[in-house]
Amino acid sequence: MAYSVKEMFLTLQGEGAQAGRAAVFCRFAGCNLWSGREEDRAAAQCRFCDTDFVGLDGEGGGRFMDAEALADAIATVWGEAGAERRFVVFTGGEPLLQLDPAAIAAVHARGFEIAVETNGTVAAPEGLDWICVSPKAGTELKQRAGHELKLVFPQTGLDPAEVANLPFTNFFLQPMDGPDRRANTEAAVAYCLANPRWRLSVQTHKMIGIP
Ligand SMILES: C[S@@+](CC[C@H](N)C(=O)[O-])C[C@H]1O[C@@H](n2cnc3c(N)ncnc32)[C@H](O)[C@@H]1O
Ligand SMILES: Nc1nc2[nH]cc(C(=O)O)c2c(=O)[nH]1
Ligand code: SF4
Ligand SMILES: [Mg+2]
Repeated sequence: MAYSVKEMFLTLQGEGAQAGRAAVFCRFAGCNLWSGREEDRAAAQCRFCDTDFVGLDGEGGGRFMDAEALADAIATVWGEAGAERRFVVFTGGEPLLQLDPAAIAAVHARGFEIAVETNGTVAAPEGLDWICVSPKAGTELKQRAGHELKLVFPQTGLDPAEVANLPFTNFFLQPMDGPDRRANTEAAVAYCLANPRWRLSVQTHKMIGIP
C-alpha cells in the first residue's frame, strides 16, 4: 500500500525512556482523534495536540508508493549516522492508521529497530520493537500493553490510576504543553513524588531547540 508522510527527519528522541537516542522520525499524516485543523480543535476528541500532521509538505514528507520506497527513504535520512543502533520512530498523527506488516518488514530488513508513538485506539501490528502508548481521555484503549505508557498530564477524565496497572514496562507522566505548561509540570512532579511508579517525561527536544 501507499503511505502518506508529513515529514521525516533525523533527531534525538526527546521523550520517555529512549530520550537522547538518535532516531529517524517518520511522521505519518492524519489522525483519528483530530482533523488537524485549528477550527476543529475545540470539538475534537484530542484537543491538546502540539503537532502539525496535515499534508505531505514537511521536510522529507511525501507519498511513498510501497513499503520498499518508505524504508529506502528512512535509510536515506539515517544516512551516515552509523551502522549500529539504527532506530526509527513512527509517529504522526496516528501511525497505526498506516503502519502495516509490509512496512515493518521492509524497515527491519534495513537493520532498524522500530518504535511507535500511538494514542492506543488501534491495536498494534506484530513485530514492533518499542510500543509507546499515550492514552487520551474519552477514547477506548485498544492497545493495552507495551514498553512505555506515556500519559500527557493532567487530562480531565483520565486519572493515571486508571491505567497504572496495565502491563507496560515504563510509566511516564508528560506535562501537557501549552499555556499551563509550568503548572502542569509542577503537578506532574508532585504526582511522581507521591506515586513512584510514575516517572517524569519532559519534552527535552523543545528545551534544547531541536526538532
Ligand atoms: C503528536 S503525538 C503523535 C502520536 C500519537 N497520535 C499519540 O498521540 O500518541 C506524539 C506524542 O506527543 C504527545 N503530545 C501531544 N500533544 C502534547 C502536548 N500539548 N503536551 C505534551 N505532550 C503532547 C502525545 O501524547 C504523544 O505521546
Ligand atoms: N525530538 C522529538 N522527540 C519526539 N518524541 C515524540 C515526538 C512526537 O512528536 O511523536 C517527538 C518529536 O516531535 N521530536
Ligand atoms: S492523538 Fe496524537 S496526533 Fe492525534 S491529535 Fe492527539 S496528540 Fe495529536
Ligand atoms: Mg512532537
